[in-house]
Amino acid sequence: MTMSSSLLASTSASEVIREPFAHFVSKAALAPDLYRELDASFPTPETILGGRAATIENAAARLPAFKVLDNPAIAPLWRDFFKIHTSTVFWQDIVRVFGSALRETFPRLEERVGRSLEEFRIGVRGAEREADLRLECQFVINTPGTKTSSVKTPHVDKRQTLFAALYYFRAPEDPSSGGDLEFYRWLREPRFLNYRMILPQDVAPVGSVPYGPNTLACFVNSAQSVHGVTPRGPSTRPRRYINFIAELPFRAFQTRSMSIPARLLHWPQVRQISRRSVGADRY
Ligand SMILES: O=C(O)CCC(=O)C(=O)O
Ligand SMILES: [Fe+2]
Repeated sequence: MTMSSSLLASTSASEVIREPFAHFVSKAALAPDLYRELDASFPTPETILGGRAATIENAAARLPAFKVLDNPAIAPLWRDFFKIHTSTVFWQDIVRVFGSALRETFPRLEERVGRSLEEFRIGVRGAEREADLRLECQFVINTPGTKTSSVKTPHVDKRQTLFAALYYFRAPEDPSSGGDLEFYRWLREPRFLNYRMILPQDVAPVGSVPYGPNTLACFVNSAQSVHGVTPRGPSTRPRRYINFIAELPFRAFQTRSMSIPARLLHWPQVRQISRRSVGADRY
């Protein structure tokens, strides 16, 4: 099988949900036979870990596009998938579907770049070429664990990230519970720890996307785009997904940091915040 169009090829702008921030979810993102072939050739944890020790439980390990595109250890169908999703083909679909939400969220962006969204010059994240916007497509696993934990509590993605998507590849024989993506709304003026982590009591859940097979969740990233992963029970299998990122060379938005006294005041809640990662992945 080959792949010639992006995951958003048959999605229209009218399918975008605007509250609490622009997003789109599909529980049948690709045709079943194409999904099955991708599922069957998803790289092994050893390939994604690339020699790093998975000593941390339920932690993210990533294999980014620049290490995949010309990698003979990765199935050709997967390399096609990565090629499309780091190219203008995917960006044009993102603009067609999310263009009006992107313009509403970042009203001065096109002026700052000096080009309309459709004209942005696209590069692969981690490659050298000059670009207005870099696209990342990466394999991610969360390592198995013996205890219940959340791999990432409520946060927004990096301030350079305009758009992000997660495409879940839950194995049919994975019996673990949780690990769902949750969307939140702010209960107050946004305030952040370390630029993007959030106190659990500052936000309320508004909906979730199950960690399921062939399940895609996309969103425009801003200070409003609060999301996290629900606690996942003990597991013997990795949690598997593809992470897509559209990244600017500058910050698209600002995040107000919590003051040090407020941090001290909320210390017990600060301790509930987690962001588990294997090694020094840059993402
Ligand atoms: O693990 C997930 O499903 C989402 C992770 C996430 O939001 C992130 O890494 O920024
Ligand atoms: Fe995130």
